[in-house]
Amino acid sequence: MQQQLRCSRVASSRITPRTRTSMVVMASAKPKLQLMVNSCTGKMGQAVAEAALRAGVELVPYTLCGPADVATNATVNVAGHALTLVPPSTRDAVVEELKGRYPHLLMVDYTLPDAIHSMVDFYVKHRTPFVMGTTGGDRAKIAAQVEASKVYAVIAPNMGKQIVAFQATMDLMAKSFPGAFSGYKLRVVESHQSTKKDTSGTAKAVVQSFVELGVPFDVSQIELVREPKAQMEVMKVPADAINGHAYHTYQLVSGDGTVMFEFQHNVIGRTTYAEGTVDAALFLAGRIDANDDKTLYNMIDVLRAGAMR
Ligand SMILES: NC(=O)C1=CN([C@@H]2O[C@H](COP(=O)(O)OP(=O)(O)OC[C@H]3O[C@@H](n4cnc5c(N)ncnc54)[C@H](OP(=O)(O)O)[C@@H]3O)[C@@H](O)[C@H]2O)C=CC1
Ligand SMILES: O=C(O)C1=N[C@H](C(=O)O)C[C@H](O)C1
Repeated sequence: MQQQLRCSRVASSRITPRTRTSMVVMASAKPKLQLMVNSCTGKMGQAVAEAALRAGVELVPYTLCGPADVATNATVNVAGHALTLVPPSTRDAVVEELKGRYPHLLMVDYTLPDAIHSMVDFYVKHRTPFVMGTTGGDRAKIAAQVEASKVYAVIAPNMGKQIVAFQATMDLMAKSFPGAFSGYKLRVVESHQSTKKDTSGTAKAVVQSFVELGVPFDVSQIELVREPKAQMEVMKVPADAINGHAYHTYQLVSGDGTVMFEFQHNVIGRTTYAEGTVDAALFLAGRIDANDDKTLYNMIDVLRAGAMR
């Protein structure tokens, strides 16, 4: 929004045919979007709903939740907005009704690795476009299922703009110089809040590039740090970030031990992922408006489209 305002100010002070065109593009670029953020009782759901409100996106006042007992009309509060909790037992009927009330409905999913396949089945069954940041599951199977369904979706294990750029860079290096690191040994260490049960989906995705660069490595070799003591003492995570952080280190050492590369991305909190998720939702709504033939995207597509703030 700030970017749009700034853009139109510049355009009005120096209008050339070129800037006039960009003004038109910007003006018509606001996609139709009614965003339903699921799992708002969870950490990412809550952060994304807050980021959507900050961005001026219309937030649908419902959120899917887990199977625990939920009183009828129970709500969760997001920045003063009450969202009605929808448990699995009623979600089919509720979503069909919401599709009628919100013609530009798009959902965000940050549930849990255990639930990911049932959530994908749900979005495909109801044909609701979705942005999925949830990790885990059989990623290839999910991609094939969503692609075949032609339901619009952005699916990615990391939505932080600069981390997505790092992933894209590693992928580019692997495609440009396959085998460039053959003979090197890889060590991957990731630290997250102790409630995170699975191995980082980001680390798993980045490892794929290192494998293409010639380093044999299985994702089961990724080292997980979940103990607060080790997080503070070894990983140097600040004490107030123990309940919300994502520290990743990828270290490559040459066979003779004389050369070492280290890549690191350390995130405190969840704002970067939440902001990126809103970018992904706006991007996807734009693709739907354009009736794009391509329906399945990842965050590298969103970044390449220049759609991340
Ligand atoms: N792509 C990215 O950039 C990022 C991805 N993540 C990933 O997001 C996921 C969630 O992380 P986080 O928010 O920390 O987890 P939380 O444990 O805080 O939240 C999980 C949420 O999932 C809900 N849930 C569980 N089962 C179901 C179900 N069957 N149907 C609907 N909702 C369900 C829970 O609802 P209830 O309270 O009712 O049980 C809860 O709201 C993880 O996979 C994590 O790795 C995290 C950060 C960034
Ligand atoms: O659960 C988290 O917190 C995160 N999950 C994602 C992952 O598994 O890679 C992204 C980030 O690391 C935070």
